[in-house]
Amino acid sequence: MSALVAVKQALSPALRSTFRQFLLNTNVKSSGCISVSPFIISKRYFAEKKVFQRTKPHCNIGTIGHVDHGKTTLTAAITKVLAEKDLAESKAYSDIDNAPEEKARGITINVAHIEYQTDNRHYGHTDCPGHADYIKNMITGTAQMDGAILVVAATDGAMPQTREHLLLAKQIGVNDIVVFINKVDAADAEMVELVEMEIRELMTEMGYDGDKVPIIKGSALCALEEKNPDIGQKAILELLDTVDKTIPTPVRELDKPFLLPVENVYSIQGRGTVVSGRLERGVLKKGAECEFVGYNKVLKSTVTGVEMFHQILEEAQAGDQLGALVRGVKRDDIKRGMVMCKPGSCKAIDQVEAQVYILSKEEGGRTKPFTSFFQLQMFSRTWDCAAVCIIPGKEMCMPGEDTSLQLKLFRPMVLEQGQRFTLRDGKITLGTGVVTKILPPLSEIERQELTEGKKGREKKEKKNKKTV
Ligand SMILES: Nc1nc2c(ncn2[C@@H]2O[C@H](COP(=O)(O)OP(=O)(O)OP(=O)(O)O)[C@@H](O)[C@H]2O)c(=O)[nH]1
Ligand SMILES: [Mg+2]
Repeated sequence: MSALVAVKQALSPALRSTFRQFLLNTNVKSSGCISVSPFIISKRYFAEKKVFQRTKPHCNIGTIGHVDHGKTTLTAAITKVLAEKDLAESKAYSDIDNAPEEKARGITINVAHIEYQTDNRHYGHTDCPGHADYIKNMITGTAQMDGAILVVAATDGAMPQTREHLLLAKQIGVNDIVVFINKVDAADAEMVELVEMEIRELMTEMGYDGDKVPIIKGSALCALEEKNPDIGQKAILELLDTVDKTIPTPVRELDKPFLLPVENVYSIQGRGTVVSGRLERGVLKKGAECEFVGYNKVLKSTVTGVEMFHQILEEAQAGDQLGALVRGVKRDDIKRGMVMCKPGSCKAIDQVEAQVYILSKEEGGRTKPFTSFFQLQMFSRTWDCAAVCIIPGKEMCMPGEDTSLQLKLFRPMVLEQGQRFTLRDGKITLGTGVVTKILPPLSEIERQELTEGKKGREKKEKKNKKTV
C-alpha cells in the first residue's frame, strides 16, 4: 500500500474528500495538459461541487464572422454587461483568447465556450475564430449552436469569411441568425446603413430571410470600455433581448439513446479522462454505460461524472454543453470526432450516397470541375475525414451544380441517413450535402485501393505471393 493510500484511509470521510480535492488540485497543476483548454478551466474542473440548477431553458449560441470584426470583444462585452445584473461571470478578452499563440497574434484560433444567462434563458456561447486558416475549428464550434450571432464590422462590411461562415452555418443547420453590426463608433451613419443593406442581400442569397433578419448596431468595444452607453451597453442588452426573442429553444430529442459527438478530450491525473461536447440527443446520467465509436475503434466505458460549466449535472439533457468523466479509457484512446453513445446505438460507416451542392466560384468554391476518384475532406459533427467521391452516371461535376455523389471514407465514422456534412478541398469549401443512403461496408480490396491506390494494392499482392 502506498503511503498516500495509507494516509487517505486513516482519514474520516469528510477529511478524505478534502484530501482528495487537495490531491486533485496538485495533480492538475503539475499535469499541465489542460491549462490552455477554453472550456475546462484547469483545476476547477470536477473539483467544485456546486450542483447545476436547471431553472431556465438552455440554448447554445455563438459568434461567427470575418476575422477581426469583433466576435471575441463582443463575447467579453456580453459577459461584462450581464455580470452587472449578476447573470454572468465577467470574462476579459484575454480570458477568452487565452492560448499563447492567440495572445501573440491577436486572433482567435480555438473556439471558446462561455456561460451566461438572461432573465429568460441559460446560454452556452461558443466564440469561433474568423481567420480562414481555422475554418475547421469554426465548423466544429458552429456544429454546437442552436442559433448564431453574425458579427460584421461597420468599417469593413461583408468580407469573405462573413459569406463563408453564413454558408457553413446554413449547411450545418443553424437557421436562426441575429446580426450585430459592430464598430459603429468608427464608421459614419451612411456607411452603417450601406452595410445593413449589403448584409440583408447576402443573407437572402445564402437562403435566410434577409428582409426580416434582426440587425442590431453597436460597439462591443464601447460596451467593454464603458463608453458611449447608447452604442455600448444598451446595444448589447438590445442584442441579448433580440436573441432571447428570435432564436427559439430547439425541441430536444430526450427520448432517444444518448449521443455526444466528442469535441475535446482531457486528462486529469488522479481522476481520469474527460470528454467534452454538446449532447446531441437523449439524457446522460452518472453511471451510464457508454461506447466511443469512430476511427476504426469501438471502446467501452462508463460515465462516472457529468458537469456543465464547472457545475455538477445530475442529469445532462440533449443540448447541454458538457464534460463527462469516463472510466478505463486513456486520453490518447479517444479523439475529437468520435461519438460517445449508448452501447450498440451507433454504427461507423465508410460508404454513403449523398445529395450534394457544389459551390460555384463566386460562392468561394472551386474554379474547375472535378471527376470521379477526386479526393476531398469530409466534415460532419465534430469529425473530419479524407474521402474519395464517385460521380454516378456522369463524367464530371461542375461548380454550381447539384449532384448525387457516392462517398468512400478512408476511415469509418458515425454517419446516419439525413446527416449533413461539408466537403472541403484544401482551403476551399467545395460543397455541402446530406446523406441519402448508407451503403454496405467497403471490402478489404476496395479499402486498400482507396488508401494506397490500385497500383499500390497490386504491388502488395505480388509481394505477398512472392513471400508465400
Ligand atoms: N473601434 C472599434 N474596435 C473594435 C470594436 N470591437 C472590437 N474592436 C477591435 O477590433 C479588433 C479585433 O477584435 P476581436 O474581438 O479580436 O475580433 P474577432 O472577430 O474575435 O477576431 P478573430 O477571432 O481573430 O476572427 C480588436 O483590436 C478590437 O479591439 C468596436 O466596437 N469598435
Ligand atoms: Mg476572436
